[in-house]
Amino acid sequence: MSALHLTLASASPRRRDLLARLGIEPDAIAPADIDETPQAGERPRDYALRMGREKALAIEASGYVLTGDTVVAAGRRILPKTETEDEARRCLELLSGRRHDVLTSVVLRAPDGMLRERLNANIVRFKSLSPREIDAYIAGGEWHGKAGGYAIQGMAEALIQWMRGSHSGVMGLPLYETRALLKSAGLALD
Ligand SMILES: Cc1cn([C@H]2C[C@H](O)[C@@H](COP(=O)(O)OP(=O)(O)OP(=O)(O)O)O2)c(=O)[nH]c1=O
Repeated sequence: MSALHLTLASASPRRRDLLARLGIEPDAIAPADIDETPQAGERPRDYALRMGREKALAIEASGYVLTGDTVVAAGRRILPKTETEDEARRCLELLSGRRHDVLTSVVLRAPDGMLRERLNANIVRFKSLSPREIDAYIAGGEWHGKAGGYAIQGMAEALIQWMRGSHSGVMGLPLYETRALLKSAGLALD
């Protein structure tokens, strides 16, 4: 892969670690700085794909560029990457005892500029969360900057009754779809 030169357009250490599970070490890591405001009425899956595309196009790099975007949605409502305790609490109260969607796009920009994309769709169901459970989770701080106010790779998984999809997808880089995308571009992954 290194002869092909791959840039991971992401600030997320999780995406780097998940990519390593495919045996891929990017040649460069370049976080994409884009406006992440959803458009009025934008569907969550369209938003996840648009964000992935915009990240892929935002950075200057020769070679291949790989990136993705993770969106947590309750119905058509896109939840924020929570920056305050109040915001995280509101998200957890909303997610408590019901299922929600976690949509992760993966986008590959080829050296000729062509974009390939995949969408990984997951359904996650939290148990009914008691006020004490929400307080404890908020106190742990893992919600900070996370879409929907939680991170499955931490304590939150103990509050998740079930999920359908892939753990790597909810974390930010679905291994199945990423491998398929890289293979469809003719990149060898053995
Ligand atoms: C639902 C969920 C979200 N998240 C987080 C990761 C991100 O902070 C956020 C999704 O935002 P993203 O924009 O997809 O990723 P990012 O901001 O970490 O990095 P970059 O844009 O540079 O690639 O949600 C988890 O870590 N685990 C989870 O289980």
